[in-house]
Amino acid sequence: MGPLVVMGVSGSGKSTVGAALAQRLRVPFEDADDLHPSANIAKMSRGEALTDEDRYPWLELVGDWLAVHEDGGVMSCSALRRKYRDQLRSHVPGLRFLLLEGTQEVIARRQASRPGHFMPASLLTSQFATLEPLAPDEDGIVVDVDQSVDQIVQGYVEALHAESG
Ligand SMILES: Nc1ncnc2c1ncn2[C@@H]1O[C@H](COP(=O)(O)OP(=O)(O)OP(=O)(O)O)[C@@H](O)[C@H]1O
Ligand SMILES: O=C(O)[C@H](O)[C@@H](O)[C@H](O)[C@H](O)CO
Repeated sequence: MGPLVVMGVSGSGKSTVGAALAQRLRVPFEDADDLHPSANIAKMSRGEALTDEDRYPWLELVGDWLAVHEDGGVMSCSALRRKYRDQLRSHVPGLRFLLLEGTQEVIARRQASRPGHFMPASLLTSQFATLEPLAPDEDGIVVDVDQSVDQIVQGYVEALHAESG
């Protein structure tokens, strides 16, 4: 099984679900937040949304990690727009995605109870405006974030088995 990208807006649970899934699947985990150039972190911390130009070099680093882990690995990465996912697929054809989907209300509540993170709550609206859902021709599944992390992980593992089985 190739690598998996856990995607979604900020606060949707990518880091939490990604780490739990990697542990369950016994594969390496990486958080794309840790690959951002410091200028990107500084920009988001100021409450400014990243542009395509800001995201391009960062997505190249994400793609490099995925290519190195072509035999298995989980990456948490917002991958909000179709063209960002196309960029990642250029590193790993057929790359799989797990989209964490939730209402702005639920996600805002979670962000609010997560103090000390660089991402300000004010950027959530722009995150939702930028998000382009997975298209039918993209390899991926969508899960509702309004359930426990264990349920999300279990649901994904069951979907994998159903596919292969
Ligand atoms: N399924 C869940 N149920 C309840 N709380 C959750 C769930 N998933 C994540 N959380 C909590 O919601 C908050 C946001 O989760 P997390 O940091 O994993 O999101 P993220 O998408 O990685 O965010 P960012 O991209 O901004 O780093 C955290 O406090 C986390 O503990
Ligand atoms: O594409 C983006 O706008 C960024 O990746 C953001 O989503 C943050 O890095 C991340 O989610 C931290 O909150």
